[in-house]
Amino acid sequence: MGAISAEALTWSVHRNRLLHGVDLDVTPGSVVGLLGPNGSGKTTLLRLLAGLRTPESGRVLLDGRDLTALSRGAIARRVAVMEQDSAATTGDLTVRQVVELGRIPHRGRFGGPSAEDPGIISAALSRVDLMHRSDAAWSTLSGGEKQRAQLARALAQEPTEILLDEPTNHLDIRHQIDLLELLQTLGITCVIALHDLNLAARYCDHVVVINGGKSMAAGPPDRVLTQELLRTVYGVDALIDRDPKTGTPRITFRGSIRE
Ligand SMILES: Nc1ncnc2c1ncn2[C@@H]1O[C@H](COP(=O)(O)OP(=O)(O)OP(=O)(O)O)[C@@H](O)[C@H]1O
Repeated sequence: MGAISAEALTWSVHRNRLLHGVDLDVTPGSVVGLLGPNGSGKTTLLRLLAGLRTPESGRVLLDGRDLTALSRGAIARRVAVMEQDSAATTGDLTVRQVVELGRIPHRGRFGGPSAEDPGIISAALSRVDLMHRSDAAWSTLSGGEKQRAQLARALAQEPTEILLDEPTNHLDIRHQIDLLELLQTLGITCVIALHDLNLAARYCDHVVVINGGKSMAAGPPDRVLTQELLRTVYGVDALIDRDPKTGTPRITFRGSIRE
């Protein structure tokens, strides 16, 4: 089971500080929601966690080892990333070929597919309900199907950590629920940037709220998602009660607050 954490991460662009000393403490195997308004720094944080950016200061630890000490290949065999709209880069490939890209980190320098690859790829396609589209050209997929195929590619990587940037934004409600339930059952560490606070409350074990590049609150959703926090961070008035069936917080938005 993967252990990923971050200590005092800062990152800037053109002297503009986008992250101000963010800590992230993730229980291995848990589903962690990264929440926060547009432009708060969620994608920036995910890129640092994935090793796609090097922190200006602070560090990301994978099983206690600094990410900067690990090779790109070693990270890719552990950590899968599902970025926002990364689907645009996959040209004329079929869906199956896109999912197969997830196997590359496990191949040797000159190695081709292993005997296990076809089964792993088929299992990943089935898990996201896309087996029937496996031979379709990538360009013919809908936005939501592309998103599910990108998840299948990440699963085919057989990661111990998976980082997802708004993985539900193109999905219909059933596939949103399916995706989050699937992540819960994987038993691997998942860090997900999410905008839907009710989905976060229902499916995340732990949430971290980022605002202006700072971590404002972290903990179980029922402790973190308070009326006061939603007012301060998002500028919305919300009623919070409990889902009678699951006991998780249920948020009803009543309007934005203009002060
Ligand atoms: N390469 C860059 N150059 C300049 N500014 C950047 C760069 N990358 C991010 N930013 C800025 O940093 C801030 C944080 O961006 P980031 O994409 O991390 O936010 P986010 O929380 O993921 O937002 P959203 O919810 O809208 O996806 C934004 O104000 C963004 O404009």
